[in-house]
Amino acid sequence: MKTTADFRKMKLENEKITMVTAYDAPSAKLVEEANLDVILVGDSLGMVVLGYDSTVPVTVDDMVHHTKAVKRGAKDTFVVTDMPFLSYHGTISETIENVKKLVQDAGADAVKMEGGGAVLETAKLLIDAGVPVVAHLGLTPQTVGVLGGYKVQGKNKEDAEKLLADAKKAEASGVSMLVLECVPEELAGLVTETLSIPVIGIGAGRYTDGQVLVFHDLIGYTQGHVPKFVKRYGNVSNTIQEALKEYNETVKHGKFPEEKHVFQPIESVQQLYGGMK
Ligand SMILES: Nc1nc(=O)c2c([nH]1)NC[C@@H]1CN(c3ccc(C(=O)N[C@@H](CCC(=O)O)C(=O)O)cc3)CN21
Ligand SMILES: CC(C)C(=O)C(=O)O
Ligand SMILES: [Mg+2]
Repeated sequence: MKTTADFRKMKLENEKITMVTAYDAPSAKLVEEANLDVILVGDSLGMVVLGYDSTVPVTVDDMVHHTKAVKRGAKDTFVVTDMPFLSYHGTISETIENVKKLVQDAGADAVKMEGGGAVLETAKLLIDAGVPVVAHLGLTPQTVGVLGGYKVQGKNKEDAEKLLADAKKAEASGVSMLVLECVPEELAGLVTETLSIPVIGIGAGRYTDGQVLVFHDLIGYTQGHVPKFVKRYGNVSNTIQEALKEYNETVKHGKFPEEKHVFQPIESVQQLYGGMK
C-alpha cells in the first residue's frame, strides 16, 4: 500500500497523484485494480448514494458503515475518510471519539476535515496523537449554508490571500495532504508550488499535484446535478438502464428464465405431488 511518504515523494518527482471516491466494496475493488493511488470515502456519499440534497445530513455512523465496506473491497489502497458535518467541532474528546470510530473501528488510513482556522488547531491535536489528517480548503460543501451555494472560492484578492494563509497553516499543522476544491487554477497553482505537501485538486485546474473526482461523476452514474469541472469517462447510467429494460421485457414476454437458468431434475417434487399439472 502506498503511504503518505510515497505521496510526498510523488510530489517531489512530479508524478501526479490520482484519487477517486468510493462508497462500497465492489467499486473500491475496481478502483484498486485500476491502480489509483488513493480512495476517498467522501461525505458526497450523502448526495450521490443516499439521496440527500447536501452532505449535511451524513453521520459518523454512515461514514463508518461505508468505510468498512470500502476497506473490505480494497485492502491494499490508502483510504481517506471524510469526517462529516459537525463531527469535529465539539470538544476534543468528542472529536477523538469520532476519529476513533473511523480509524480504529472502520480502518480509515487518514481522516479529512473541511476548513481552515480553528479546524487546523484540531487537526494538529489529532496529528500529535498519530492520526494522519487531510485538509480540505476552497469550496467546503459542509458550509454550503454559510457560503450560499456551491460557488468558486478565492476569486478576489482578500479571499485568495486567506486561502493561501490557511493552506500554509494546514502544512504547519502537519497535515499529510490538502484537497483544494473549486478555486481558480492560478490560485491552486500558487498554493501547490508554495506547499511541500501534496495538493489534490477538484475543480482547481491543471497545476495541482493530483486530482480527485467523485466515482459516480467519473463513470457517468450520477443521477442529480453534475458540477462543471467533471469529466465523464463513461456512461454507466445508460448501460444500467439498457440492462434493466431488457430484463423487464424478457420477463414480461416469458423469455427469461431460459432452460439454462433452471434447476433440474425435479424428481422430489414429482414424488411429492405427482408433478406439475
Ligand atoms: N456528484 C457530486 N460531485 C461532486 O463533486 C460533489 C458532490 N456531488 N457533492 C459534494 C460536493 C459538492 N460539490 C459541488 C457541487 C456543485 C458544484 C457546482 O455546481 N458548481 C458550479 C460553479 C458555480 C460557480 O461558477 O461559482 C458549476 O456550475 O459547476 C460544485 C461542487 C462537489 N462535491
Ligand atoms: C469532493 C471530494 C473532495 C469530497 O470531499 C467528497 O467526495 O465528499
Ligand atoms: Mg467531502
